[in-house]
Amino acid sequence: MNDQTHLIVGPGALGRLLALSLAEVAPVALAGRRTLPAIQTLTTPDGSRRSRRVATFEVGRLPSATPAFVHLTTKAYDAEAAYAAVMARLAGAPTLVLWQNGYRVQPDLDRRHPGPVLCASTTEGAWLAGDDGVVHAGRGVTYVGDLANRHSRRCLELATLLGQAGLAADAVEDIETRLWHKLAVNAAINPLVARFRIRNGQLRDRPFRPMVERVIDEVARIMAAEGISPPAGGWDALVWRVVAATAGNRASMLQDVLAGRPTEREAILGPLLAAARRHDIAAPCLSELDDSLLVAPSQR
Ligand SMILES: NC(=O)C1=CN([C@@H]2O[C@H](COP(=O)(O)OP(=O)(O)OC[C@H]3O[C@@H](n4cnc5c(N)ncnc54)[C@H](OP(=O)(O)O)[C@@H]3O)[C@@H](O)[C@H]2O)C=CC1
Ligand SMILES: CC(C)(CO)C(=O)C(=O)O
Repeated sequence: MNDQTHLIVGPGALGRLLALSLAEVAPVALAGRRTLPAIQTLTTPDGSRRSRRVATFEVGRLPSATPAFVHLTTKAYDAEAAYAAVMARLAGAPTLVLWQNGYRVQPDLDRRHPGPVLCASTTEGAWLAGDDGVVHAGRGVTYVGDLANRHSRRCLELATLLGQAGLAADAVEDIETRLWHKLAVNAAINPLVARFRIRNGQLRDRPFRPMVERVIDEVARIMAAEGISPPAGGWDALVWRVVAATAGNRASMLQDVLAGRPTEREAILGPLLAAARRHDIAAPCLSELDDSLLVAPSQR
């Protein structure tokens, strides 16, 4: 590892997609809670397979050299612990890139990290194929920005590198708005499909459609109170466009529930419910969905 390295912490679906893509254009190291095979295989969206050797570490055994970038690619609920473990090992203050969905990790780590903090919001789709592989299921776009627009050059540098690595990316000056827009989509889709164990496209049918519409109403009121500008065409159009584009998907939260894993409930519904409380806005649908996700997997 050296001062050019991209250290990726959280060797899951997104982390391995990032590692195997970036490894084509930059030095990369991958760090997790356990050792993974050094030879990793990426299956591309057109079905071709590409294997390559990647430097893999356990976080607790990382060398102390400061990498150029630390990409945090854990789930939101693991991000704090992973950040603390990694920073306990590294000297210096690398650029930190937060890839989590939701809006919980970003403001907290932006305050705490001594170096630049960038946020990435991506619509790439990836899933794991065992300990030594990842499937790049669908191409998307990644937006890179920092919350106070103090690191525009660093954002541009990263977006350019991601583009060279085959992952379409843009540096943007409104990353906070984009994160909230994605959060709105996730709040309207994920908890409902997880609760009723349906594919995204079924939300267009009864009895689910009116439920989505009620969630969108609550989200729109909360966003307006928070001063988050609506997407062009409005919240409804954004949500239904994503539902149509991902109709056959089992959303990430449904996959988590089916596998008995924790969900990203707190990172997605948490900021909305906190904002609703701050502005004294009733949010009965979001609260009920949040409660339904709190129930232990065996009781669902
Ligand atoms: N997958 C996708 O297509 C997309 C994902 N995202 C977002 O990206 C984030 C990551 O998602 P995804 O890759 O799917 O999640 P995964 O569950 O596949 O990967 C998370 C990884 O983080 C590791 N991890 C957890 N805690 C630590 C720790 N303390 N130190 C090091 N590694 C740790 C896990 O290791 P272990 O194996 O030990 O549990 C796992 O390998 C989420 O916020 C998700 O919403 C956004 C867009 C698309
Ligand atoms: C957009 C959506 C809902 C696609 O399934 C997603 O981001 C997820 O599954 O978390």
